[in-house]
Amino acid sequence: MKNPFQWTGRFDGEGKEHQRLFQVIQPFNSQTKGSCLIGFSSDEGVSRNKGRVGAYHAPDLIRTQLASFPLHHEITLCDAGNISCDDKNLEKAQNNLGDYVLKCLKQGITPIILGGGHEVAYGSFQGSSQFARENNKRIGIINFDAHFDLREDAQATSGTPFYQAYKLSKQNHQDFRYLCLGIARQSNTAILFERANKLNVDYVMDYEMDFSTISSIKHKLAQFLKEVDIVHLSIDLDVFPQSQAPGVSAPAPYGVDYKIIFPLLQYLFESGKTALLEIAEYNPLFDRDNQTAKLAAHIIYEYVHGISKKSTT
Ligand SMILES: N=CN[C@@H](CCC(=O)O)C(=O)O
Ligand SMILES: [Mn+2]
Ligand SMILES: [Mn+2]
Repeated sequence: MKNPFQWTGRFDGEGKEHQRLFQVIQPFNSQTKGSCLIGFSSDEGVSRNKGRVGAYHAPDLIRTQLASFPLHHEITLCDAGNISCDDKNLEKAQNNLGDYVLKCLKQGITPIILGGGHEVAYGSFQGSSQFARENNKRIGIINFDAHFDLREDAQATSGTPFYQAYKLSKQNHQDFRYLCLGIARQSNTAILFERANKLNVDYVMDYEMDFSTISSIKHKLAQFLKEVDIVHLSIDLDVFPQSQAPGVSAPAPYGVDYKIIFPLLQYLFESGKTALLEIAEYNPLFDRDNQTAKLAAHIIYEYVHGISKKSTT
């Protein structure tokens, strides 16, 4: 972990009524509870996947947007800093992230991971799946994404994390449960649909997600939640339309509106089963007026509030 982010923002006063997130966030320590930000500064996986690099710089820019959001009740949030992939050794960075995630989960902390390209997911899954294994819990991945990210490749990329998760699960005799929401037909080749079907991956297409289908999708989530004890929740920002999330490597011409996805996220947050949240693929080089970073920060803000509400009632 290096170069701790300097948390700062608009200061209106010390009282609780003025409080903003930057005023309460703490550095990580072994006594910490609540949730913990872990940055994963990497776009090595995007580069290997022939995408548009830039996600390396994402974690601190998402933090910048988060810093001045006001608090409406007490939250317990810490910041562990960034794990960086500086030497193109993505596998090492992913292992480090897995170790950190496992450490947090064992300490009763919810990791909130700021990618990085979607290669972040294989790092975090190494930790979350080990935690599930050690505690005899059933784990399931829910991924909001235009892509399956089930590519088979000789090396890890931003397009392979969930196939790697499948292989790791198989190796460890763990069930592989994967639900993907927001799949775009034009962004996935036929072999990826075939592989998804072969691996019993459940998915919802982008065009199937609108206001009229929210309750049936919630029903699908409820079924999935019944079959798992903990959810590894991944959000690839390219699931949103390019107009809402231009700052990604592979923007979506159609995409799923944030107003459709948000109630689904809230449903998952309120289930109490979301053990880990990660946000992937933010690329500031293509953002417009920080709107994609702000969207990412908003999801985290709502998650943190949800968790704290649960623990204080
Ligand atoms: N994480 C991104 N995965 C996508 C990228 C597609 C693209 O760059 O166009 C994938 O590999 O399919
Ligand atoms: Mn994607
Ligand atoms: Mn992805």
